[in-house]
Amino acid sequence: MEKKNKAFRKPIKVLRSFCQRSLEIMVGHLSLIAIYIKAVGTTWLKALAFAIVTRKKYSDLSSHPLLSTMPHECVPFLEVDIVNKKRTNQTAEVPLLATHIPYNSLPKSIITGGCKIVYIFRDPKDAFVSLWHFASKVTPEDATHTSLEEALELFCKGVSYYGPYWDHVLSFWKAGKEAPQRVLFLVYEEMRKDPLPSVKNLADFIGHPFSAEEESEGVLQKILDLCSFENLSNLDVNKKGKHRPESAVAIENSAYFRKGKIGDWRSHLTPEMAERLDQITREKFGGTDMLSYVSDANTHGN
Ligand SMILES: Nc1ncnc2c1ncn2[C@@H]1O[C@H](COP(=O)(O)OS(=O)(=O)O)[C@@H](OP(=O)(O)O)[C@H]1O
Repeated sequence: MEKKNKAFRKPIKVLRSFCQRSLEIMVGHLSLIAIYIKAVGTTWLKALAFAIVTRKKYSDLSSHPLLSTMPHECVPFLEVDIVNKKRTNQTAEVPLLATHIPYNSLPKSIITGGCKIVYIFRDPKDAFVSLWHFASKVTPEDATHTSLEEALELFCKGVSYYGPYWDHVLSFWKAGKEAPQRVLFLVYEEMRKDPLPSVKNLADFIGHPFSAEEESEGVLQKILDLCSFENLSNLDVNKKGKHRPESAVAIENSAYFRKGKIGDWRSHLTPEMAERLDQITREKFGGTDMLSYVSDANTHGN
């Protein structure tokens, strides 16, 4: 028996190293869009990255896939779509994947294999409010709905699928500071105010820079318009369609497009609730440049 095991060991070792090598070759040309669970601008970032890398193929914007396919169908999630083997050939044509996994738990090959990582961050108050609306919308009618107060309690305690929001953000922020050539850190609020510089930066970072000719022909601006909240949220596919329609947890596409507004938390959170979130933000993000993007976090408290 022992002899037999030994005979098998060598081919298994060769196979394992072959798989590891193939994965590394694959991740070398991949860009990974990394996000917390929800509510930070993933749908927008997926649309932009997809439109950037496929712009030569879909130069005729009148028949662009984003007009008839919701962005989450264009860029699969590693731990949902790829693990379920629904889109294994996606990476050859569109070298983009998305993930919710925190930086320190990413597969080693992603960290060491030359994969570019793009992270998007949003003010925790708006992220929380957006997340709560999304969760309320996708909770079945007959299930118990979580109140805003209960949800805040859980969010502040870090009780969520991929861990506390602040720690998730910090893991990628630190990685970006250590290796800016590998991790790009985007800010939803900055992009909402003026998307052009961030989107140009995104295209450079993922290896699909806009040429001067493309810029003068307005290609970048056309992509911004195509992926804008106003355009995407008004498309039939995003008003009436469903995401993963074949699955038991099919979600209305409209749930991914609510207001897209900076500071909408002011209409939902009491000053005490906002201060509770800001206090954690100050504790966790103190000494980082992220604090400057969080409205009021610097002005409340001490
Ligand atoms: N194109 C575009 N531009 C700007 N903002 C957009 C866009 N698409 C979606 N949104 C807003 O992003 C919020 C949803 O975040 P996510 O896309 O990360 O959610 S999800 O993970 O896909 O569920 C959610 O924010 P709130 O409106 O504040 O809830 C969406 O409205």
